[in-house]
Amino acid sequence: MSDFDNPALALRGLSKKFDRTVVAALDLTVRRGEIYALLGANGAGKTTTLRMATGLLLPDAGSVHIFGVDLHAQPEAAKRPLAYLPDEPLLYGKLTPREYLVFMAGLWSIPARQAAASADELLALLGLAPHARQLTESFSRGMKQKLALAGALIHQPALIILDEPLTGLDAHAARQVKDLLQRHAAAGGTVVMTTHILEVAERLADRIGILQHGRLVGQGSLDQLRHQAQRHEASLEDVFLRLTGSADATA
Ligand SMILES: Nc1ncnc2c1ncn2[C@@H]1O[C@H](COP(=O)(O)OP(=O)(O)OP(=O)(O)O)[C@@H](O)[C@H]1O
Repeated sequence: MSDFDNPALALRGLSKKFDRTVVAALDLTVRRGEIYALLGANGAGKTTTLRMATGLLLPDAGSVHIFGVDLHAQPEAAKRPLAYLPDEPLLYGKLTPREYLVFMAGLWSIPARQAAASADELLALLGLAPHARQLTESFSRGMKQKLALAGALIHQPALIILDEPLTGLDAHAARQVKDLLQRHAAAGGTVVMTTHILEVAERLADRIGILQHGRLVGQGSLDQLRHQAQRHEASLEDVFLRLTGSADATA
């Protein structure tokens, strides 16, 4: 297999137990250039899966490969093309957004001039340019969330993994974030995200994985999921409810 054939993310037999099994021998493959949305009810194991996929949490068993590189055998090399946006990202309140982005770029050794240009472009795309001189401590939650996304994208990661990037954003901000993620994928980047917003998965994702009790109970395009659920005209909500059973089916 050549490097190019390796998927962006390959999880094999990934398992994690806390007081109960949260992720259960999960196999999941995300292809290069796709937007993959992971859905699941509260507690289904989405965040735990992402934390293991990014090396923040050690699995009890199983492997993670990022573009073919084993995350546990070669953590630095595996994480180089990766960015992770947690659901509650940390920012530096005493920096302006532009300073924050230039700082983040510096961590990736991006030359100063290129960093400044990328920072300005991202701030404009996310509607933050008018606030470029404000300290981020004065930002609203949504503005902070957008800035954190810009920080994750500043080094043009080949794979970006995002935990609930759209939760709490108003319609305008959500559109800016969706557009930016689509732009990233159109330029060849791979996007893996969790979301509770089914409309987001339906419109944005090339493939959707439905997680329940740490296992994939459905995966594919919306049409493929409809087929799996034997609901040919159904909405994603109907498919989700069908595949997860109704009792704990709030996404
Ligand atoms: N560090 C931890 N210690 C103990 N239990 C944990 C820990 N992290 C997660 N859990 C438990 O694992 C289960 C899955 O949590 P996880 O955050 O992965 O779910 P999720 O699908 O992301 O849920 P949500 O949609 O609510 O964010 C939950 O029952 C949670 O309480």
